[in-house]
Amino acid sequence: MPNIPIGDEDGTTAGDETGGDEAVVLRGAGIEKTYDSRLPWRRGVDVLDGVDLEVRAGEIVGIVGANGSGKSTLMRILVGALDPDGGSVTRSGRVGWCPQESLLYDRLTVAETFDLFGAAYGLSAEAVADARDRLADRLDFERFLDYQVRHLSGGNRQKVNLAVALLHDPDVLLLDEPYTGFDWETYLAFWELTEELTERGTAIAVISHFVSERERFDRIYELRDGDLVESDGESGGVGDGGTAEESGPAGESHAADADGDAVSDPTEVA
Ligand SMILES: Nc1ncnc2c1ncn2[C@@H]1O[C@H](COP(=O)(O)OP(=O)(O)OP(=O)(O)O)[C@@H](O)[C@H]1O
Repeated sequence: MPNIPIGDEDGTTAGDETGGDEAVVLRGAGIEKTYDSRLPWRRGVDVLDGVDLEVRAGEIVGIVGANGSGKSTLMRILVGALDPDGGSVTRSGRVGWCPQESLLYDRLTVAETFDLFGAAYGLSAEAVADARDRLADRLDFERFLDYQVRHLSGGNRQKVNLAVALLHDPDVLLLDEPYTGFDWETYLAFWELTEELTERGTAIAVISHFVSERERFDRIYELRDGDLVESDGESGGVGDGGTAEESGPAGESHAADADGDAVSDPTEVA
């Protein structure tokens, strides 16, 4: 499931406290992670080497770093989908997670997908319908509510992936390149939505590759050589150092479908 419905705590920190600072709703302390090698004669992959991070209510932070630096690994640990080797994670409130790879069920329709996630969150049918329609309007996928997920284009699938992370009005939102494949209008709508959410007190962490997004973040954490450092925005280390991804949500390597959606698979139809 791409979302965690309630607050949780991993590691050694007790309860859902955040260490005395009321505004901190997500805290990672000393997080370590090494992936074991599948081959006995090769070393494991050291990814995170004692990472500390805090996200406060009402702020949006960027998590940046080169490909393979460990951003998704960190986010999966923060949300509780992956166990760290060391350190602790503390969360308070409801958590929403939009992973890089969507975990939607191909044979469900989009509307059924919302019913499923809504039931998992304990929402009433009315609340699900209300939030679904609002999100479908904001992210422009209302005409696909009766489509099976497997028939959606990459961009539309990602809209649904993001929308189910928002369905239960989370207090903490963790987004791993959430706009991959979005058309430009939806990309802008996404940022408008995040502004509204932070104004209402939602804490948001976004993994980003785009240099142009730097100004959208209250703070930027940069992952390098297993360490996470708060970037002053001047180091030039944001993103991958000059890929097509710098320019926008779909980059230049994706084709666009008739609706302007950036599609990653030309055989997909919606
Ligand atoms: N399940 C796994 N088993 C072994 N190694 C893994 C596994 N998952 C990730 N890795 C390795 O861990 C490192 C960090 O991967 P991760 O996906 O967290 O990086 P990332 O910064 O999110 O990359 P990208 O920007 O390309 O999405 C990479 O070297 C990757 O190959």
